[in-house]
Amino acid sequence: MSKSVNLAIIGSGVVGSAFLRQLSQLKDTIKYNVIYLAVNSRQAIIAQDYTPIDVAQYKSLDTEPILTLDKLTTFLKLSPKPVILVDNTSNAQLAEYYPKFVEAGISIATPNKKAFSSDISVWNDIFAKEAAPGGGLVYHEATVGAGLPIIGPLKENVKCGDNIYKIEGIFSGSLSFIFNKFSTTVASDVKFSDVVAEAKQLGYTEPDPRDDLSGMDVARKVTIVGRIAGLPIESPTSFPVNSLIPKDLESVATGAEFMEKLPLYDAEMQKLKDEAFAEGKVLRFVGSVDLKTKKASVGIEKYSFDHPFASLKGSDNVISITSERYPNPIVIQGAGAGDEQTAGGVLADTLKAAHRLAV
Ligand SMILES: NC(=O)C1=CN([C@@H]2O[C@H](COP(=O)(O)OP(=O)(O)OC[C@H]3O[C@@H](n4cnc5c(N)ncnc54)[C@H](OP(=O)(O)O)[C@@H]3O)[C@@H](O)[C@H]2O)C=CC1
Ligand SMILES: N[C@@H](CC=O)C(=O)O
Ligand code: NA
Repeated sequence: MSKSVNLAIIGSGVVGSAFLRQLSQLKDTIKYNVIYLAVNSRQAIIAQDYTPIDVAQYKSLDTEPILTLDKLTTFLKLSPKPVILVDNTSNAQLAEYYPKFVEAGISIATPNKKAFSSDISVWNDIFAKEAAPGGGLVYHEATVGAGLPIIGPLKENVKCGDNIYKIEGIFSGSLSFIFNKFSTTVASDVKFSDVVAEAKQLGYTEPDPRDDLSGMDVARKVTIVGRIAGLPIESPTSFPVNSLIPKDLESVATGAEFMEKLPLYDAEMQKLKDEAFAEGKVLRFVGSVDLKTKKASVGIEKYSFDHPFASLKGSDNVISITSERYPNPIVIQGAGAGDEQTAGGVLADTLKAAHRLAV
């Protein structure tokens, strides 16, 4: 009989639905049995007696109210097989609960940045619980650069004794897409609010696009890579972050209201773009962490037309890692957002955990 693991999957939005489709088509030597699937923040499909859910048919299966996190932990702890919890949400409460899951022996695979980029005490707690006897495994490749291989190789380099000096680049898929279309080497009157709406429609933004435009999503990624590289960054608000959100829109109640009002600020963004263009430059949104000066920053910068960032395409991220072993930096480039790419990264993490756990 083949080895197997049990999966608890939370969320079936942009990334979650692509993950479920990829999982249902997966061919592997291990069997992946889904025993809990929260289709949204209210409803879940819960396996009776741990009999696997037919993931390919999940849209037509009966749902019931989601379990509280305490009840979910108990349900997963009693599972007859090792459990991997796949969190495909951006929910903060769920993320804060990771240390308890991991302590209970439940492994995690997730693109949710919240747990890894909140207060450093949460980060320390998660990895202390992972290292303790009986702790679950923790994989979060898609929290930086979506499916691009950044977290895994960076962790391995650090473990194997390399000293990281600097990590910098374009960390946001949505802001890359937005600025690659909005600010180019050719004069244009493309509206900022239109490209933001397009990025949202393509599934590149966070559930609330203000998380991207505020610079907070990039700050979270910079926090994560900085911590892996050895700088104990306190939180994503502990260093300078240059927000793109107009002052008057900072306090609007919902993401939808924000999107409605954003066109009012198109003229302001057009002015910024025109000023850069007059200098022979484009606007790009970048993040960096310098391990030598122990400084991190996030914000909008101008780059001359012949700089590689000026010819970026689509939602590409470019992340450059300079270290003792790589004085000429390692450069990783490719789509930094997108349903299939991100889901592929989370599925690859699920497989890595499963191949260590399956019985
Ligand atoms: N989109 C992308 O390209 C990338 C996304 N990511 C990350 O992937 C994660 C998911 O993003 P995305 O799929 O775009 O987001 P979506 O908003 O499309 O999907 C989120 C899903 O999670 C559900 N959900 C939220 N809270 C809970 C909860 N407490 N319990 C159960 N379900 C819940 C939502 O349900 P409801 O509708 O009820 O709220 C929804 O189904 C985020 O953390 C994001 O940062 C990372 C890299 C790239
Ligand atoms: N909203 C994020 C999605 C991936 O993390 C981005 O734009 O990069
Ligand atoms: Na990644």
